[in-house]
Amino acid sequence: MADQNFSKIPLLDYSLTLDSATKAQFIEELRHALINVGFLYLSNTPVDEQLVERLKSHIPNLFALPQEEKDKISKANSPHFLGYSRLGAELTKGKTDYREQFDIGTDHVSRWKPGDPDYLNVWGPSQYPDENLIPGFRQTMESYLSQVAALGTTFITLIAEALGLPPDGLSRFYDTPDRMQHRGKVVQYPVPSERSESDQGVGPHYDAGFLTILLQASPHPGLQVQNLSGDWIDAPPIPGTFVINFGRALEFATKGIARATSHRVLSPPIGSSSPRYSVPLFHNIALDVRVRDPKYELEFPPEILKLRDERGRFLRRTVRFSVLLLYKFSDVGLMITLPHMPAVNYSEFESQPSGMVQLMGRVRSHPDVAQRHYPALFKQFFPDGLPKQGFAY
Ligand SMILES: O=C(O)CCC(=O)C(=O)O
Ligand SMILES: [Fe+2]
Repeated sequence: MADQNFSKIPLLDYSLTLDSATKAQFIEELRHALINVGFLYLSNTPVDEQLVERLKSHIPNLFALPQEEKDKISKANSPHFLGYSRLGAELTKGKTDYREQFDIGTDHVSRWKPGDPDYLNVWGPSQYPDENLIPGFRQTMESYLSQVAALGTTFITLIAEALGLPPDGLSRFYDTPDRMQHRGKVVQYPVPSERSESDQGVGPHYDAGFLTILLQASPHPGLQVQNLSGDWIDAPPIPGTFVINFGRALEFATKGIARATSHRVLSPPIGSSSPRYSVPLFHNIALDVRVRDPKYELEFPPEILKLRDERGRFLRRTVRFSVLLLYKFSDVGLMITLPHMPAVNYSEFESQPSGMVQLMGRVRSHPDVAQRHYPALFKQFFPDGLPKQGFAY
């Protein structure tokens, strides 16, 4: 049996899926990554390499725009939480994340109208900086997001097959493409100053959705993934690959077969000559779906459930204690810093439509945006008024 307590992130070759003679090997490798690791590198994808290089070359210029130009497209303008957020605006596990970011989604027109539930407004148009200041960025980013989102949509069919379902086995979680939006971010992790007390680029967290497709857009290491013993395993950039990881919604929808794995990013070491850059794309499911609603329940073959149970037993024997501690510490940390703040580990997927889970996450991350656009929800989350920072996770 494959080693379940990984010390390396598997690298899968997407081109194996294009030939019926090699596809089965890919599916088997994907099954292992889904059940035992929660992360993989993917090479030889259909995403245009020159487009990726063009995007990478824009990123330093994007962050070098004058602060006032970045602030013009602040998230505070957007009921969809799409736009720019300044350095140090968010906390994870009670500590400040040292990153600056632009949230930019795939093309979308909000379908919310007055009287509809708030969560239908969580998706909508993006904000881009003035074209004259960074010519070509918008077109590059739009093409990039659309190619990576398309890769995600195909990848969902491969996940279904790896879990013993037909290729369209997960399609019930999606709307038609015109009613979907996937959310990208362009992130800069600056080099901390000598006086900095923390190396937290972003603290340990799970992603929320089905899958994340991440471009590590500079050669810096820093991304780390937690294995079943609680050790942090490096996931350094590998040229020509994306990192793919699975989120809590997929874990819930697959009865715990797919693993959502905790990960974090360390800031570049003090003295580094340049910041780290990354571009995650969070591939979403439809807004109305309640993943635990019996109408979405999936039936898995016994041999797949057995693989989950073998990993489960292994997990309990060796590390359940430390996993529990991790949750406990996070709760305690949040209780000390903010008595009214509910701890988030996405257990909301148990009862809420996915759009509501997304909106709740955004409200926590960007209370200032929420106060302006969702005042009732803001009050529920922050009865004592605006905190200094939001919560990235
Ligand atoms: O920047 C990275 O490499 C990962 C970022 C991440 O995990 C996230 O934003 O959810
Ligand atoms: Fe993440």
